[in-house]
Amino acid sequence: MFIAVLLIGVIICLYHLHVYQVRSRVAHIPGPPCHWFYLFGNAGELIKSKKINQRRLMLKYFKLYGPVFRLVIFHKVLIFSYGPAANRTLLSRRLPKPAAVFSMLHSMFGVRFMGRSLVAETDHGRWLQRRRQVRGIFSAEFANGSVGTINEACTALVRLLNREATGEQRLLQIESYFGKVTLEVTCRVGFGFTSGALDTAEASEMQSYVQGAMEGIAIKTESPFAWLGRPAKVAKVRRCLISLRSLLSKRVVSTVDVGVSMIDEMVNKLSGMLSEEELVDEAVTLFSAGQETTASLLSSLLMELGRQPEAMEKIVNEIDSVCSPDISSHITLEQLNQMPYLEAAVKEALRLYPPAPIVARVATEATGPVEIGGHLVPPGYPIYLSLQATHLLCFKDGAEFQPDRFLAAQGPPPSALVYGPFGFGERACAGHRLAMLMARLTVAHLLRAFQLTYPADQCFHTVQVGSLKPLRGVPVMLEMRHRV
Ligand code: HEM
Repeated sequence: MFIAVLLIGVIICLYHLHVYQVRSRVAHIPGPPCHWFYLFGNAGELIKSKKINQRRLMLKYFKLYGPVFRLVIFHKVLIFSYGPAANRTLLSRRLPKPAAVFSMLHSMFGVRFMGRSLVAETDHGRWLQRRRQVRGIFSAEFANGSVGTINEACTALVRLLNREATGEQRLLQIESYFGKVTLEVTCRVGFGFTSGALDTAEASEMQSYVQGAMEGIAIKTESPFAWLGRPAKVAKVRRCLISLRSLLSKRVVSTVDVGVSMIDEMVNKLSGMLSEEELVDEAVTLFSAGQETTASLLSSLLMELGRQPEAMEKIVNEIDSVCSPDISSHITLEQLNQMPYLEAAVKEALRLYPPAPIVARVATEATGPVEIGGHLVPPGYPIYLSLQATHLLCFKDGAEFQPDRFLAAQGPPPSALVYGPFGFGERACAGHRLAMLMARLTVAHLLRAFQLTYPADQCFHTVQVGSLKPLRGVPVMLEMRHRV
């Protein structure tokens, strides 16, 4: 008994010593004091802030401590940064993604998810080799070649909404319909098959796979113990990931020689370099990376327009002046390019509500410590760069929705060091062109067809469940604008 107690005492002392050492290496970086028991660190503030608003807490710390601050919880140190200096330092030095953070995307609850695909690869050399090979798939030419397919998905969306929502004065959650249209585009452009998601208002099985993956990420990022006590949710996440991988692995092995979709091109370019399992990793990434993020962007924009009647009117007038009122007609790339205000509104929604609001990098022994805002961050400590804080704090009237700031007439576009909803530097989003096209075309089709009425008690809060999106979705009433 005495030996057992002694052993536990020694383990506790050693753990304390380890925590002390880990924290003392970053003690020079400013951050809030620990009010609770030493080991808990800043856990108290974080737990409390969940109920209030984590975004507000982070902005408060940035205003208090400058472009870099640290939080500590047990032996974990979280270093947060924002702004052009952090951005330049973190991305210009080719720092890798931290394995400790990206292991979460590799596998979840014992099931492989994205593995070591483009998004999750932490070895810079391996990543660079692969990204060069697949450059063409993410080119402007490839994205522009998808306009016809995106148009077809958008007209199917309008048809479905017309069936579901008009005529009956009822609120409809448009968020889930955005999930459907982005799923359909991803399946057709990425994999060459239709998802069937736009045939019915019911959530399709494939939609549930993405939802499951997002819920898994949300549980994983909440806390190391969040999965405890949620066996049903964890089982659902596992089921979704297994089904998703099994569906996509069939598609990977049936790839045709002449590429008809992104996955064909990808498999053809990478099959000599990657194993079959790694090709499935890439397929899962292609399937998951763009759907939820683009659907969240659409939801955030439509939520914001609920309190921006002037911006809404400008967008609708622009659509009416460029497009045919025939709701089944396609909107061409040329027409889309004649709608700069619509594009500016999408960019402004991305600025205020970046769907992926934080990216992470880490200094290694090879790169040496990095300096941000006069503070040296030692190797091995993941550094989180807040895209959202950068967008909010580095723009004049940063919290205001002002699409005009992205119009050419207002001057040069914002510096790439302060505006980066698709990330910064060479590891920025590979699918940004496709995402922008999907978002602009979906909004153009939607607002050409329908007049939107928002409930008087509309909620404007956001939440991060996988991606950043409206807390209560976007309930709207739809009325057809033109007789069909
Ligand atoms: C509004 C929609 C989207 C947003 C906000 C978004 C955001 C991002 C961000 C911030 C990153 C960088 C992550 C980092 O630095 O750690 C990223 C990477 C990536 N995204 Fe997106 N994304 C969107 C849509 C898409 C789409 C549609 C696709 C695919 C068709 C896609 C595929 C990728 C890939 C493959 C990467 C990894 C790039 C690399 O490291 O080589 N994304 N995305």
